[in-house]
Amino acid sequence: MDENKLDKIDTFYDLKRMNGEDLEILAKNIREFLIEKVSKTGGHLASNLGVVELTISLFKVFNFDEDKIVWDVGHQSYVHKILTGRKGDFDSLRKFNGISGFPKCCESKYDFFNTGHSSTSISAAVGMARARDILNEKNNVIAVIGDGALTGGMAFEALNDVGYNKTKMIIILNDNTMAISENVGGMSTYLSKLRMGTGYNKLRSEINRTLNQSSVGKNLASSLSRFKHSMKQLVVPSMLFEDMGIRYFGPIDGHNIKDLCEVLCRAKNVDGPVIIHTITQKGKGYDFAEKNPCKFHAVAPFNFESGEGNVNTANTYSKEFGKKIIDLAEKNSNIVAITAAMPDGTGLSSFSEKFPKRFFDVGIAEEHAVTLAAGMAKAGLRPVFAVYSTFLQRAFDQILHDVCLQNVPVVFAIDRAGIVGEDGETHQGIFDISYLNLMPNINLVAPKCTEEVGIYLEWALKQDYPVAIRYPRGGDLANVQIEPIKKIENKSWEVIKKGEKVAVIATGKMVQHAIKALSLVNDKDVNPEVINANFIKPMDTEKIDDLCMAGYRIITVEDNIVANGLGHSITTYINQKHYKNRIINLGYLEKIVHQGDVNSLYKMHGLSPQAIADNIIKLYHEGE
Ligand SMILES: Cc1ncc(C[n+]2csc(CCOP(=O)(O)OP(=O)(O)O)c2C)c(N)n1
Ligand SMILES: CC(=O)[C@@H](O)[C@H](O)COP(=O)(O)O
Ligand SMILES: [Mg+2]
Repeated sequence: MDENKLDKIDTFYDLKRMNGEDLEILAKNIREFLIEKVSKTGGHLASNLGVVELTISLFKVFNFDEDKIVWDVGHQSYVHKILTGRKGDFDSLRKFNGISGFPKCCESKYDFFNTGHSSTSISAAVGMARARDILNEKNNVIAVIGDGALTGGMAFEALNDVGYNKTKMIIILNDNTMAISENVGGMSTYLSKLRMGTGYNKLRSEINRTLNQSSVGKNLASSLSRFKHSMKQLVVPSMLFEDMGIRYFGPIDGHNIKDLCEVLCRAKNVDGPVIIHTITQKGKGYDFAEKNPCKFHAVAPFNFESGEGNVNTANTYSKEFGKKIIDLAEKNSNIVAITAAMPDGTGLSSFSEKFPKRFFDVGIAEEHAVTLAAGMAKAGLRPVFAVYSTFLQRAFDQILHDVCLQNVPVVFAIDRAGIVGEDGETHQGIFDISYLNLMPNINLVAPKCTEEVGIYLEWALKQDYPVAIRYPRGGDLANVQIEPIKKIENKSWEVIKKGEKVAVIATGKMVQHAIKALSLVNDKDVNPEVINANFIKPMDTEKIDDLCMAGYRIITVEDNIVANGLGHSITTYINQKHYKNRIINLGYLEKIVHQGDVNSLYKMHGLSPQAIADNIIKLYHEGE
């Protein structure tokens, strides 16, 4: 028995030759490797610890030189990465130019489909299965989806299609009763009833084993198996998946490699869609993560022995939002809060404890959350939907069709607006200004510092039209003197510092970058004006007129793509009014901003204080 099995594994080919106890040792080694590496880099630990045996079994049974697998969300694909030749790259996990925390086709031929946003795996896998059938190929296609991701509407749309059309594919439902927090919803309740059906499965195996010992018994067993379905219907409350046309296998212990391999082999031979319901434990094998899977869902680097990370006492935009919404809800009983499976990340956990009846976690269902909010607002409530910028993209049509066109006063608290860093391109919140700019009626505002979140929230909840408040991940820049706005009187932009010749118009946290840029140009004989575009929509066109007529050269700064962003709106306005002022738009020119730490990304994309300072100096002296 070799205790260092993982050292001998470079790809899954080595695993194919292993059996029984060796595979258990491999699982143990992979867990130790994951805990050690993620404690240094940070990342999605708990979900990966939960799928170690499942991933090993998949590689044992299938041949991924031909077969294809899609990992839903993809945050649990680390074991897959280890077994497909990327073990040596784990020191670079989620770093710039390093391996991604999600499947990436550009990284390995074994990553068949990029994921990051939830509930896409079944649709993508059905697509691959249909392509296989039309192209007369023979490979297996597998989607691995968590119980949390199964709450997303797209997953149901795909199940509806695959069951009806009888497409041959395997869906593995990895049920650990958790999304990031405790999983919610009717489907989650249904899955727990299925889990209780384990007793039924055990009973059935016992009966079969006993009866198969004699020939009379064998006949009885075969008759019994014909009644299997009806018997199961009696014991297990209902067979939703089977009734939809999808064969259901389970529940299976997702940490038992032997059972998993057996069921995967059976599923391989079914000529139609199969769902294998595996029960796993999130955080398995690392005591701290087992006890607190939510904390270890996505972690910053931590101490491997104590399970503790650096305690971050700094205020964040999310914390500030969480505090302020409670204050406001205490005064106004019509205020309700909605989250799509992100109560902790958005800062709503305390609200949920304080106002359980006014808090709605709808699961990973951003589209539903938006229309739900619209319905609530129409019927007299003041809903606030707190959501990450990147996930709100899901609900483009609901924002337009159900909220903006009808001018319904829903408040969107858009967290993680701007780059988020290590999660990379699927999670950067750099599109919301651009897509909300298109929409009628909605106002879009951005606090320039954490302290201002509450001021805009309070203001938003007084308006009779939709308002979106966008703010970034984390907190304020260190060592930047910033004076929070006192009150929002009208929608005019805030002049942070009067100056001449060059005006920097920044929005949100970029105002802090602009202020820092001032300290970098202090001794350069320049005196720029700095303006806070707190209202991205509507813009303060009077201020733009004043600046243009006074001959200012303008630099716009936003943590968003340039296309259809704040800078583009200002440029369009200037062109329409036939002003001839010089203008530079700073923002993301490429629409893919890769993973990395945020400060390096700001530098790389020209949004660091230094980059703003360089542009100020350039424009100041232009034409001299
Ligand atoms: C559209 C969308 N909304 C929200 C998220 C954030 N998110 C990432 S993982 C996750 C929970 C997923 O739970 P589950 O599928 O059960 O996987 P587990 O972590 O339990 O393995 C959520 C809400 C996301 N990735 N995509
Ligand atoms: C996989 C996923 O979508 C989430 O786990 C996300 O990575 C969380 O991001 P935060 O760490 O910013 O809350
Ligand atoms: Mg789960």
